[in-house]
Amino acid sequence: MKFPGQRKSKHYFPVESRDPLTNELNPVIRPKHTHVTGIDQTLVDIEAHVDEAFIQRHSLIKGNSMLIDDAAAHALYSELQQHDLVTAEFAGGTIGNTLHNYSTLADDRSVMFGVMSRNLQIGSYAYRYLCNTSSRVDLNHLQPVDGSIGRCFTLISDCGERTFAISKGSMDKLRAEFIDEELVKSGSALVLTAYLMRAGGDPITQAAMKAIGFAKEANVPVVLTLGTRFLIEQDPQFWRDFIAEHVTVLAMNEEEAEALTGQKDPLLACESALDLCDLILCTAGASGLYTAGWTDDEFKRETSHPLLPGAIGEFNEFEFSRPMRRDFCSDAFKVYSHIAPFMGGPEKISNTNGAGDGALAALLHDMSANDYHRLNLPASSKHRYSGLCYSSFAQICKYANRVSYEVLAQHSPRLSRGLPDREDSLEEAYWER
Ligand SMILES: Nc1ncnc2c1ncn2[C@@H]1O[C@H](COP(=O)(O)OP(=O)(O)O)[C@@H](O)[C@H]1O
Ligand SMILES: Nc1nc2c(ncn2[C@@H]2O[C@H](COP(=O)(O)O)[C@@H](O)[C@H]2O)c(=O)[nH]1
Repeated sequence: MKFPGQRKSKHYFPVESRDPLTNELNPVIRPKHTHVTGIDQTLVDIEAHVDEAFIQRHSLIKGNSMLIDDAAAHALYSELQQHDLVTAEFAGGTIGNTLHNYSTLADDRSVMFGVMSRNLQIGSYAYRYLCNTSSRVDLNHLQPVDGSIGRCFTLISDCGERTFAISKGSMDKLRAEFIDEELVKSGSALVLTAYLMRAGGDPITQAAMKAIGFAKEANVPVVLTLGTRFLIEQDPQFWRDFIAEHVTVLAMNEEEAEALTGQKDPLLACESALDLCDLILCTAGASGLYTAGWTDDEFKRETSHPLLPGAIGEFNEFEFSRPMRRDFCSDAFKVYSHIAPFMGGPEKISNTNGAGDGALAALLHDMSANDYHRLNLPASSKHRYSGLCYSSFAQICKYANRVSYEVLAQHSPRLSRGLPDREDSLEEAYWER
């Protein structure tokens, strides 16, 4: 397990080669490991740059992720091929991306539940999916299916906005018996997407509910990412009830936050959604991102950053606190933090595909790092109280923001490598602030 983000001091984690002077006092030689689990619709992203007329011609809605039938997929793909518009094809799926990025950042194990074509042809989409997934993502529990995996036509407009058209294939055929109870229960988190709930009677929805049941039995945090505002605004009350009943950590962008709560201001949306769950990551495009959650009055820590104005005045006052589950606090109160994009964002953003998934991978890393530390150093003062994360709200903002920048700079939703160990720009100071 790598350390989540960067700090200026050493010896954060229990590692094999430690200070010889203290080794006798702390004879932990082999660290115990943690993992996270996730469920996804196995998808490849087929990326193409198109104009508005293309989006309209194929009855799509800009910015949305829509399911299309075989005839529509055929017409769309034929037009892309005819005009040679496909620019890239890579493994996708919002949870697949998140698990891949988690494993790349943490240099540690994640387990993905989903489907995979039983008979693989070299060069096929299924083959590409496997080739483009980190070897740290454990794919041994995938369910074999006779059909193909899904295709996600990722259509990039001139403004960089992405529109998804999904041709399902067999991506929703995952059955509940392929969810490994022991793996879910021993994980540091179970991560899911709202897209799993729109399978129209296919079994992946039931598989997800089964996994949620296992996670809740073992007190494993359930992490939900909302996917697209169009899905949430169809029935916001369903989603509010779903989150209140099942979800520990909620990830969303500011549009999804508005669809869920009716609040346009991300801070007010977070304040409202905190009544449903324990911790929130809310990305806000060019405005950066927010974390919001609960902490116990006894363990709160004041920020040394300037206090920020906003819809909630001086909202970042206690951003140096660590997030806790609301039920574990005896005197719980809400904490918020915000950060502007790292270095103002990359010079040129050709598309924002996967920036939110990248931020969520960083948060998951911080959560599993906390478990890892607790497993290996249970007597550490860090575990005097039960935190949901290793770091403070403010540090998580920094790390998530830094990872989003890397995804944007790479033009691909999946990181090809972890963050640099040393920042070679002026912004090394970023981690010190
Ligand atoms: N135009 C932009 N300029 C600078 N940073 C950006 C821009 N768009 C996104 N980001 C960064 O990427 C993060 C996630 O982006 P966002 O578009 O909100 O996610 P999503 O893909 O879930 O909609 C933001 O919090 C920010 O750090
Ligand atoms: N599992 C699903 N993933 C989907 C679906 N529609 C799109 N996507 C994936 O989202 C990422 C990008 O996410 P972003 O919101 O952070 O930009 C992309 O790689 C797509 O594959 C879906 O219906 N199900």
